[in-house]
Amino acid sequence: MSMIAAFYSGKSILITGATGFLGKVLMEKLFRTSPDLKVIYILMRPKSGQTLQQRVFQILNSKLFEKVKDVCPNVHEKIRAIYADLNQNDLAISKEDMQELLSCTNIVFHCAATVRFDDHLRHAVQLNVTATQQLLLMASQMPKLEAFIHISTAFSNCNLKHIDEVIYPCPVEPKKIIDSMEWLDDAIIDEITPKLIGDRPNTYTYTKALGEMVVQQESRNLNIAIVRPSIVGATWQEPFPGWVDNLNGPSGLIIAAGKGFLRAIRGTPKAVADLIPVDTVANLTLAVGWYTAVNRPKSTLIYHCTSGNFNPCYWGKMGFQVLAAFEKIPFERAFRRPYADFTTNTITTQYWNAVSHRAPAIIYDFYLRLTGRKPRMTKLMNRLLRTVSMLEYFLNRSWEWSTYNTEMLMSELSPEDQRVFNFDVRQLNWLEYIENYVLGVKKYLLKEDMAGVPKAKQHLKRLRNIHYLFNTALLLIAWRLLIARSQMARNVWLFIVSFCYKFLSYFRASGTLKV
Ligand SMILES: CCCCCCCCCCCCCCCCCCCCCCCC(=O)SCCNC(=O)CCNC(=O)[C@H](O)C(C)(C)COP(=O)(O)OP(=O)(O)OC[C@H]1O[C@@H](n2cnc3c(N)ncnc32)[C@H](O)[C@@H]1OP(=O)(O)O
Ligand SMILES: NC(=O)C1=CN([C@@H]2O[C@H](COP(=O)(O)OP(=O)(O)OC[C@H]3O[C@@H](n4cnc5c(N)ncnc54)[C@H](OP(=O)(O)O)[C@@H]3O)[C@@H](O)[C@H]2O)C=CC1
Repeated sequence: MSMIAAFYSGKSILITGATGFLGKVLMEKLFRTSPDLKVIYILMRPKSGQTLQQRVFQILNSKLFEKVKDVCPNVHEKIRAIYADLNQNDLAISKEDMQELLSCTNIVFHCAATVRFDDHLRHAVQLNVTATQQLLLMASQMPKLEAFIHISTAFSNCNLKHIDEVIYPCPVEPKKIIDSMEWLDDAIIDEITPKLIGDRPNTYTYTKALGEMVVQQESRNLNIAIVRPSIVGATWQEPFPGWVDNLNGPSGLIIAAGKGFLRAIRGTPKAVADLIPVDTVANLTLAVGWYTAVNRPKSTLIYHCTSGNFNPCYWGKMGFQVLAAFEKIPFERAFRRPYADFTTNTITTQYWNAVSHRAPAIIYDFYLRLTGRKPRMTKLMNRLLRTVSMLEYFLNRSWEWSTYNTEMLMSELSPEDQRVFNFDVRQLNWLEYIENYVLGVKKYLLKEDMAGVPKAKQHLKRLRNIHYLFNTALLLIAWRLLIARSQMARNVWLFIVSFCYKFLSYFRASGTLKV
């Protein structure tokens, strides 16, 4: 019997960010392994014209939750959607809901965040710092609370090379930052943002670091732990391999490469690609919840959920495996044949951006205009290049994360728990994982069927022939121009022609002699 699964039975659990990538997988696993849990409160907001109930309905009816319905047929009765907006200072939770949350909650998993790299500092602070502070305040008023688990990121201290399982202070106190966001106007915030984030690459990593400081400062006598995942990718094993539902991290780039838009990317092939499957993060988080509640460690423990020091994969190898997967699992209606390479310096990157990204987009838009359609490729390409430029920071560096607490936790689990809540990435086979990832991207993001693979392969063959034809035509035109302008080229051309002529004459003559 799994001790962790038994621990969550009968519990009232509060999850923020349950509609997000990690939140959904966490909730799915909880229901599947502890169907007897009492209730999961999810703090959520209406979105895209959908009410809370419609959003919950959509999640429960998704492929991800198929297995849950077998083990926990009354799952819909065990989810209590509570209106909350983390953008509001008081989280906008109604009095009655707040009362229920405060009096019933046993465990909190705080996953909600803005994960956009380019978010305005004011919004990022509100979501990743102030909302965390508010939740901690709520937690401090929960008499039945056994553990509060805060999800941060392994990159919150990406300005360091070696990162321990400790909280590193930022120069300016989070309280001062929160206060200043209230009275500074946007223009001034824009001006001071680069100074505040310092040597971090974006507002996301900076505000996640501030969020950790808030956790440390506001922990009072709470039983808190922090989980720091690296780059969260598709599921490895559970509930099935390859599930993914957003474009963050590698997923968007896999699409861009598979559709033939992305042909070169500034990245260091030998840098560690610290990807971690989302189900591994969910398993570790649930194990941390159990351990924190049962053992009540004296201080706030931080758990790195990373792959690099257990089972490193490198960007070069990963890129190669992604490209190999496209051979078996091509995407439909590709713009160009999938081929991409890592470039290591800015000049070659600019060259490839011009030749392999912008030029084909311009040519295609010209073709669209000629055929009376609206040009769109240049705009799309510019957006892609902007996205890529924001991810480059993470493709050109390696980090070392110490994992003492994570290893300690692994050793504390029973063999059954190590199996059911597996977070041992040493067992992960990258080749298999990447292939399932690409397949998952095709199925769940692009909504493409495997039945379309033969047609997709045919389309790629056509693109290859167009590519050869185009290159041959280009070569001939270039040569013709060169001959027209340079005596030397003309001499070379004459030499080649006369050499070929002599060669042919020789064969014709020797052929005649033989006869
Ligand atoms: C032999 C060698 C071969 C080489 C082969 C190469 C193969 C390629 C595959 C290899 C994989 C490489 C993967 C590298 C990934 C590195 C990721 C590093 C991430 C570090 C994470 C730190 C960990 C965390 O804690 S953060 C969580 C992760 N967060 C994110 O990833 C957020 C990133 N996204 C953003 O911040 C924004 O979306 C932004 C700024 C990128 C774009 O904002 P913008 O306002 O311009 O647009 P959006 O409205 O958001 O979207 C516009 C458009 O772009 C699509 N899109 C969004 N995100 C991505 C993305 N990550 N990749 C690609 N496309 C994306 C979005 O859907 C929109 O499309 P529309 O069609 O216009 O709707
Ligand atoms: N993805 C990754 O690569 C990594 C993620 N992490 C961390 O993991 C956690 C989960 O990330 P992930 O699942 O990928 O992120 P997602 O963007 O998929 O999910 C974010 C969640 O936060 C919720 N949220 C955002 N704004 C608000 C708001 N104003 N009010 C209420 N809820 C809100 C979203 O709700 P809604 O659906 O309404 O928008 C969503 O449920 C985050 O803390 C992130 O920092 C750490 C490392 C890597």
